[in-house]
Amino acid sequence: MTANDTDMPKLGSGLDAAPVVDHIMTQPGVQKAAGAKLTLFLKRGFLAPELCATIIDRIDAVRRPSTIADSNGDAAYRTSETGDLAPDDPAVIAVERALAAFTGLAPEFGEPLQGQRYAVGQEFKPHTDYFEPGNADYDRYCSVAGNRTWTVMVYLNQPEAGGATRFKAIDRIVQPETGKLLAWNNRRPDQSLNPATLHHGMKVRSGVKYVITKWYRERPWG
Ligand SMILES: O=C(O)CCC(=O)C(=O)O
Ligand SMILES: [Fe+2]
Repeated sequence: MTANDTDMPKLGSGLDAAPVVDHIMTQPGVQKAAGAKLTLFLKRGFLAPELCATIIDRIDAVRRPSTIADSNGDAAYRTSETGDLAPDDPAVIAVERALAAFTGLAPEFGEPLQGQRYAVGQEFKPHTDYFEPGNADYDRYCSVAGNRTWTVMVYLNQPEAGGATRFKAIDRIVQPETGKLLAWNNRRPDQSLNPATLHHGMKVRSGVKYVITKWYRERPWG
């Protein structure tokens, strides 16, 4: 069994967001954040704690300092560690299947699943997940698969303090909680890039924070 099984809903890249929004709204226990500027969904308890713990072990096995694509020269911008997760790992396949079933997005449009680990004092300063057209590296990151469409993130644990994700445009601060999912459209309904998706992975104040992130593209990845 793989994440590409034919029993999955296939709503493509999510650039056409309306069917994805409709599909996510049918998921039990999903919440839509208030505010028209940004389409953001939350679901508590999306992943079971046991699966979260397994993925944390996998991240710890491969983690390295995070990099940043549109670098602005501020070395403190993203201070976490990143781990690329092996696509053939059964635990990773289980997560991929759950994400595909939840969003309806076609797995081939997704980048490989990534894990992040933040120790005390580490953060990912306010940023958007899409690439800025016109930046020096835009072609390098976007010429094949296009820009990002949707972001799906899951908190794998709950640090003792700090580590919330802040969406300033809608005045919303999401607290990390084991297994809680966040999914948002990086585009407006007309498909233009949405600056209101600006978000800040705030500093961990006590404990450690782990998340996984899945980014989707306009065209198939790889
Ligand atoms: O860790 C967070 O709260 C945010 C992570 C994030 O924004 C990202 O990895 O793009
Ligand atoms: Fe982000």
